[in-house]
Amino acid sequence: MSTPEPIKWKNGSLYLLDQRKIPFEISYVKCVNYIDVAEAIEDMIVRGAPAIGIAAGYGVVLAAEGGICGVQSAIERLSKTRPTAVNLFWALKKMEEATASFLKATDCKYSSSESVEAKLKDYLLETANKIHQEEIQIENLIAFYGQRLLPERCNVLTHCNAGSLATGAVGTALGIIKMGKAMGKDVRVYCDETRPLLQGARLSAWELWMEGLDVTVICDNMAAFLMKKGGVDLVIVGADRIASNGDTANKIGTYNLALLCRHHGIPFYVAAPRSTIDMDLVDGEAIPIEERRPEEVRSFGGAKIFLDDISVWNPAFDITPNDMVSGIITEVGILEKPYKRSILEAASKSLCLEEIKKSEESIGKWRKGR
Ligand SMILES: CSC[C@H]1O[C@H](OP(=O)(O)O)[C@H](O)[C@@H]1O
Repeated sequence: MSTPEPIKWKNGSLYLLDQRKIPFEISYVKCVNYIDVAEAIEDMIVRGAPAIGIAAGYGVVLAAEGGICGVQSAIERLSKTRPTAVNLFWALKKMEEATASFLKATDCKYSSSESVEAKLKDYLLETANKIHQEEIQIENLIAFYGQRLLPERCNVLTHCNAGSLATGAVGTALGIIKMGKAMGKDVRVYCDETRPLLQGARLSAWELWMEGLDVTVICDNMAAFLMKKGGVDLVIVGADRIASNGDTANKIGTYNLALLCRHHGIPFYVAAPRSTIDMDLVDGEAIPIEERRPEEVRSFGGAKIFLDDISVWNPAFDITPNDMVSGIITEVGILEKPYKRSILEAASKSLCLEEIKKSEESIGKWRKGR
């Protein structure tokens, strides 16, 4: 069995798998306008950095009937949904650029004729589909490069959900694990349950089980003891934003795992497409961290677990310093420490790793020669 598609465009509407209900119910929410999509992102009906970007792209398509003003309103509203995953802003920028090139090509300014709006919608749908389809190819490459890191027989610990449900493709961290199994490796997976919303227990464990993997759920506070007992050979997680020095934002609790890996001498890898690299940020300190509603922490599986009078702090992400990241697995290859700005810059421009290394060497020679 394979994981149901988290995002489907059908007959002019967007259908989003309601990930709040997985694994006990598989149902789709129909979005007929960009506000539906914005609210679905905020309510985490759709979640995961790449998936949020893909959904937002289709959200802009739904606004095209309103012409350029509709598109601009959609981009504005969608950009306010969740602040941490840079893929959202990367996708919205692609849609904005597509709108600008459409206007230039049709040489029309704010025309209200229906045919122009229909053409704009078709053009933007092509762009949104391209973002979605390219993610599939990108993640196959991430999986191809990443599975090389998996020993023939290994236990992998992962956190949150960086799988098909988070990306609309094979997945980043989970794509590597699935590819490793497909290539005959004996991979056993431990999933942190990932409080407070349990993406690990509810989504990753389900996704991996559906794909026939040997998966075990642990509470977040069990990872240290599992490592101490020799139960973890490597950790692979996803990312929501990677600063230009390799500092990485990912689901809250990821930094804990990186610290534990350092203590236990276990490799800690981040898997992410180049659209997750934010070259505008010098380091991770500048990455905006989403804080979510206290109710998410006050309850467990829908049942209240402590008084409303008690305060809550609910950051949805944390930052892992670059020196704790053993490697960043991307569609252009595995970036290794030290994460020089030039290397991430080249990667974010999606040069292949060989070209990146050659460009590094030539820059080095050029500098020596000056
Ligand atoms: C490849 S998805 C990246 C990332 O997104 C998830 O966060 P959320 O479930 O809040 O959208 C998690 O941090 C994943 O690792």
